Amino acid sequence: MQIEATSLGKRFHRDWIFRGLTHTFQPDTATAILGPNGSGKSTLLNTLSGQLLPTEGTLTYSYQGKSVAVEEVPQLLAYCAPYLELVEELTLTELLHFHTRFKPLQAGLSTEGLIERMYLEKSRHKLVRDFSSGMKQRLKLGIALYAAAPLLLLDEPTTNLDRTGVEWYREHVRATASGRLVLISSNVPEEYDFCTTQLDVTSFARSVR
Ligand SMILES: Nc1ncnc2c1ncn2[C@@H]1O[C@H](COP(=O)(O)OP(=O)(O)OP(=O)(O)O)[C@@H](O)[C@H]1O
Repeated sequence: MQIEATSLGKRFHRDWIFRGLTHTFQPDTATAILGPNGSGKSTLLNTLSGQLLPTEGTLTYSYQGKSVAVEEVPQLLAYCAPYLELVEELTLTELLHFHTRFKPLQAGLSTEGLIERMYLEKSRHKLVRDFSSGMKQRLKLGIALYAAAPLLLLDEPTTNLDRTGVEWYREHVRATASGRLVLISSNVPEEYDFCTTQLDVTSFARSVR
């Protein structure tokens, strides 16, 4: 998957969050989107993925040499973010069966295999609402990292993870990044230190109205 942004700008009300961003996100690369709290990292991630409309500029998408319409991007992306919610009324097994009906896992990986990779075997039949916050985060990451999706978006991926969880993330993000376009919004180097490119959202900030 490739995303080409040209003179991209996003404004909320009178405030430009970023402006004049021209950058090509190449296939099979990982980019860290950096900046302090409130600088616009999540806004940029959501704009690049077509979930927010840019105020100005253009975005073009392509996958395997063919152009992709913005409406088709959701089928090609996997997303993990603190503001995305899980269906908490389901057990882990039920949730994975439900979720993978519209967002399949990578070829050869079963829902049971994913449960093992997430080390959540003992919680197979537990309601997701009874998971700890770290278990929920590991689940959100697992279904994004192991989705059959060429675009992987991770917003603050180690939120709520303890040291073991962070090491788990680091191992599995590296294992699943190859061949995809990976974008990580972060302030924590251990979340993105494997990324080949860094983009500081504040370098595209504009206070002009
Ligand atoms: N829907 C919205 N309407 C108005 N303003 C918004 C909206 N979404 C975000 N903002 C504003 O845009 C700015 C950037 O927010 P954003 O969440 O993108 O920052 P961030 O860098 O991801 O922050 P953090 O590191 O705290 O998660 C903030 O000032 C925020 O209040």
